[in-house]
Formats: sequence, C-alpha cells, structure tokens
Amino acid sequence: MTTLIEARDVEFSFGSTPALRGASLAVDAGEIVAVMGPSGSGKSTLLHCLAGILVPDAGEIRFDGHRIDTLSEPQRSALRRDRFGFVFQFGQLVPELTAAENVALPLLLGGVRRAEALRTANGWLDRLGLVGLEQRRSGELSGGQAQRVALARGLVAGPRVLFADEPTGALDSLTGEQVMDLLVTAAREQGTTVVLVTHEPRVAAYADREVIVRDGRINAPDRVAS
Ligand SMILES: Nc1ncnc2c1ncn2[C@@H]1O[C@H](COP(=O)(O)OP(=O)(O)OP(=O)(O)O)[C@@H](O)[C@H]1O
Repeated sequence: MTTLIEARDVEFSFGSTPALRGASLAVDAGEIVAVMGPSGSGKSTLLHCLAGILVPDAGEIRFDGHRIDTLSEPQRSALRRDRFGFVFQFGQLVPELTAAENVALPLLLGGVRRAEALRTANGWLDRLGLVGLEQRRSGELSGGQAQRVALARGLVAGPRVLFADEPTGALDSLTGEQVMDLLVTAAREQGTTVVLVTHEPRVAAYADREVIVRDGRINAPDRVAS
C-alpha cells in the first residue's frame, strides 16, 4: 500500500491552547480512516492540518510524498481545490444557489464550463438519489437531502482525498447511515481516500480503520502490524 497522506509529530496551538501535541498518522491511498476521540481532543484540528487548511507550528504534513505544510497559502488553496473534497457537519451549501449549482461549484472554480459543470453535477445528484431536487435551494431541502448535496459537491471533482468532519453529526441515525452508505460506496468506486472525523461508533464502523485522538496525539497504534 502507498501512503497518500501523512502527519509526523504535528503540533498546533490556538494561542496558548494546545490542540495537537505531536500527532502522527499515515493514511494509505484508497483507505477510509475514521478519526475518533473525546470532544476537544484535536480531531478537527488534525483534519484541518492534513487538508492544508491550517499550518502546523511544528512537524510535517505530506501529501503524495510532498510536504504541504511548507507551501504558500495560494499553493495550498490550489491543492485543496484540485485534489481534495470536503464535507462538513452542516452542509454549508451556498443558500442563494440551487442544489445543482452548489454541486457544480468546485468544477466551475476549476475552470469547467457552466453547461458541462451543471451536467456533471446533475449526474451526481441523480447518483445520490436526489432527482427532481436539482433546482431547490438549501432552505427547501431536508437535512439529509442537503447533506447528500454537500457530499455530491465534495466528490464531483474526483478528489484524491475526501475530508469529512462529522458529516452525519446533524442527522438522525437512519439518515446518517444512508449518507455514510452513499459516501463509502462513492469513495470506493472512485478510489477516493477518506479521512472522516466522527464521535459516533456506528459511523466509524463504515471505515477500514479507526484512530483515536486523545490530548492532541494519536492514542492507538495507527496501523496494525501485518
Ligand atoms: N478557533 C479556535 N480558537 C481557539 N481554540 C480552539 C479553536 N478551535 C479549537 N480550539 C481548541 O483546540 C482544541 C482541539 O479542538 P478540536 O476542535 O480540534 O477538537 P475536536 O476533537 O474536533 O472536538 P469536537 O469533537 O468537540 O468537535 C480544543 O481545546 C479547542 O477548545
């Protein structure tokens, strides 16, 4: 297996509050990893460092063998746009845009023409069971529907890595499991690597592997020796 994303001895503080205190983790290409741990242990901060949103105070982050923590903000922003997809707890759809336009957004930002971007977006909405809702705005969707739109937007550009931070956190358990089913199926079909932050064991059970963050460190061995 090839390591696709790696954190080595990563430290990060918000002012005087340490959030990561020497976190190390390696995720293989195509792997689905659930990051678990108590509230405030550093899960979201770790995800943000792995995704090049936050820059660690110390340690290294590698994507595909290359350091990303040393890149400039425009370079990291381009990397996020071109290689990574994101799904957050509250879909964070743009309320003024339709479902199809929301899904098309990453393609439009990547320079794809509008008609083609919307065609691809509609294909994803279809795949995630949202036919007929293409023209709805986020205020006209249920929580589960909005989260499926957010998932479509996270996957539409064919990212190498999907970063999902509590993607089912705002959903009831049945709707959450439907979203996880769709997420895992789509990721496996595309070979997309997934880093999933969750505090719900039922959600983590969809992953290939669980790691536990405690006090800013990865507590469990991040890999079972084979
Ligand atoms: N923007 C911020 N400003 C200041 N402190 C922060 C900020 N974000 C997080 N922290 C602190 O950093 C530590 C780690 O937070 P983080 O959000 O990574 O934890 P988490 O494990 O994802 O928590 P939860 O499960 O509650 O979402 C906590 O002590 C938190 O209070």
